[in-house]
Amino acid sequence: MGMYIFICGKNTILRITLLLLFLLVFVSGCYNSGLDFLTEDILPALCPLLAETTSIIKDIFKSNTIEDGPITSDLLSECVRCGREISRQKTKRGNQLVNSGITLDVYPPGLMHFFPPSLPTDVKKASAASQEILAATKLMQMRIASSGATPNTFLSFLEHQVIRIQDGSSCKPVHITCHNSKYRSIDGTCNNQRRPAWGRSGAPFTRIATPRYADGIYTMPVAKSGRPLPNPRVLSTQMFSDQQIASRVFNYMNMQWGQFITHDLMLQVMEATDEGGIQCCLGEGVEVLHSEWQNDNCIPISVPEDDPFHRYHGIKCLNLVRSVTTPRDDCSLGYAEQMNTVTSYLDGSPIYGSDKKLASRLRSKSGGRLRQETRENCKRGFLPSVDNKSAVCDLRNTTEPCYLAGDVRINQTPTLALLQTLLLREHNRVADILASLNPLWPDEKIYQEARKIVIAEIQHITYQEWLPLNFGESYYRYYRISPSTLYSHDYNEDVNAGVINGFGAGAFRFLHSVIPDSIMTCPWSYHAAYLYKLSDHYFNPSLLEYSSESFDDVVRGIIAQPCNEADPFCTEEITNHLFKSRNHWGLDLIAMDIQRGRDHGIASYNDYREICGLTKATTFQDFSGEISQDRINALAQMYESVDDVDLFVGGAMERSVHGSMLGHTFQCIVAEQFYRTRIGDRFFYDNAEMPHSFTSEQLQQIKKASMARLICDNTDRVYYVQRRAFEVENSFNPKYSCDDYNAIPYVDLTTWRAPTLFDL
Ligand code: HEM
Ligand SMILES: [Ca+2]
Repeated sequence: MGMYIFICGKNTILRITLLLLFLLVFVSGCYNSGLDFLTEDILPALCPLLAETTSIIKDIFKSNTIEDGPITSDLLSECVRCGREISRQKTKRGNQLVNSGITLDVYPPGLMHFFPPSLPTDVKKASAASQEILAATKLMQMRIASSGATPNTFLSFLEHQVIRIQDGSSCKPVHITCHNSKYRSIDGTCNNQRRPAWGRSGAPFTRIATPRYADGIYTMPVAKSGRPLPNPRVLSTQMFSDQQIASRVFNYMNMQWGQFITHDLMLQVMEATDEGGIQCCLGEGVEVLHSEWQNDNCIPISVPEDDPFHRYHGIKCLNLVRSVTTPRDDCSLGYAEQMNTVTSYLDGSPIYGSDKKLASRLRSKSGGRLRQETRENCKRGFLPSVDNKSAVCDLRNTTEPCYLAGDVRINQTPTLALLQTLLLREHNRVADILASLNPLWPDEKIYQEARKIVIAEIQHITYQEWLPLNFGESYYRYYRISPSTLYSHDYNEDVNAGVINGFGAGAFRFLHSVIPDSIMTCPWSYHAAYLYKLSDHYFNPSLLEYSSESFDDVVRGIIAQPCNEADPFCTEEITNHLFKSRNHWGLDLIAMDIQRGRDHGIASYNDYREICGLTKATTFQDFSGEISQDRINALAQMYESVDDVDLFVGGAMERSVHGSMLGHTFQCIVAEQFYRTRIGDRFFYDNAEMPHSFTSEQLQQIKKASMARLICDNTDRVYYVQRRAFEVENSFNPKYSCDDYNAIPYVDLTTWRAPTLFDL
């Protein structure tokens, strides 16, 4: 027997058997993303032993070990076994939903490509293990709460007492053996020799604040009152409207470098089922799916009836899915941590890859070079093509380019692909020079040395050029960089260079506000400029290859074009048209930033104020030292309590501190991150007295690297660049000829000539 349900848009007809419907109704009442479903009613079915445990747990703090306290190993293993069962049921249900027709197929390619259709095996395994542990934590919390203690009692207990899961779980504690290598590993392991798992791809994001999950473990946060937090789409339209104010200083390349280093430091991925990507909306977004048909990982953004934009398109739901979580390295019980699927070190991972298999695919295996493709009438190479173009790009036909690089986001915008192409060319340029200086060096040696040089250049440009420009010269001292000395001695193996969750799912995303609405191109003659709307070019980098001149035209354009001011105004290209493809509407990046912060349990703005040395507010007026009156009023209108304000929203409202584009709270988080990224990296380029350190002659050369030189050396016909290439051209920052090595110094690699034949 079957039943038909009509889902609007794209002639989608869902055929769901009554049996399945029954199952969904039964199960979905139980399964919500936060495990709230674990009511006593269903426990007996899934976990008989646990449900029968009725002994009253009086004072868990009296126990020092699992064995001598009320948390017996029997209770633990039952929670683990049951948590595993629950996690399996969730997976099964997710697959069934997709098989019954709740898929992403209704979307145009741009939107579809954003939601992963599947997860790599290791990510999937870690996610499943982490879901088991979260369910086990929740079960134990419930057992303890049933004895009269508050849910927080157990969580504070966990802060003092580590409960590790040993048997019966799919989680295996991370053990990594290191071999002494002169070079960074591809996956970031063994950078820290005492804690080899720190900063690796697949590591959990780190935290500097206790998360604000509603249940302390994994459920989406709610307001202090218990009511829902303000709708992220409403916050986006009300507080981040489109009023483009062009920067008078920074150019588009400055924004582009920011996105590139973001991609180097982090990638959070959304959950998927074994059968395909997760759809949380009805049809193309006409409604939020009824909870009975929602995957447990759904966190769709609902759009109100009176939305200033979507009401004209009948859109009431923007799809969004929870990020993959991962167990702690020791498999201990506790709240959810999200997974960073790339290396946290600033190590060129978007160019080289974050896993060995991809890294190897990207190499040409000769002369230390990376694979590149040639194009007629272009001297320099282009990124290699991806195998299955239509699976990752939004092309009109397959003759259009779609690239492969070390990072999956490579085709997101043409300008991201452009910057990565410049860096690919830089690697091959350096490799060729090294090969000619050292004709006996094998491929591996040239690859590793060229990679080391390119990473050093990226670190130098980021720390000496980009960070001080954007966040103020006084921040030199925070990053512990001294422009006047050659080496530094700051490496500290107690510092974890892992990415702080509040940085990735909060502070650094504020720079989404600087994204301009278009990409400018500028021909060789400089006689004209053309503007291309960003939203017409998501997932399609062909703008770089319209003709053999195009690549250089875009370079000239984006170093001339200003980006937007860092302020709470954002272009509709990202708030209404993100990844829109052939549709008239798209996703909302700002609403997504807010929802993502909640998904990751990012502590509130008020908590971060306190961490960053400001007074914790008790009234909205207490924000007045950092936030202007009209913005305080707007916050007070949107939020019930000062403690409810999301980090992303509160931080964005702050006035910027002197010399920086950020307010006090974001500045503090960003400074802390870049401090850790530098101090916690054993291979940081200017570290002294390490077996792998550059010689002083080499380091002197590396320190000549600049954005301007990177452009000069890796374009065919860009002959003039302003010396400070992250800033627009003006009388204080005029263009210089690339041949003028005084104005735009050249990194001379002759000191890499090996002194003896034996130094291979
Ligand atoms: C055209 C330019 C850009 C576009 C289209 C874009 C788009 C996106 C998208 C779609 C996400 C994932 C959202 C989610 O699922 O939660 C994201 C994440 C992020 N973006 Fe951007 N972005 C751009 C530029 C930037 C810039 C300039 C910065 C900072 C300098 C930045 C910082 C971040 C950060 C920190 C994340 C979180 C990354 C992660 O953990 O995976 N983005 N961006
Ligand atoms: Ca990295």
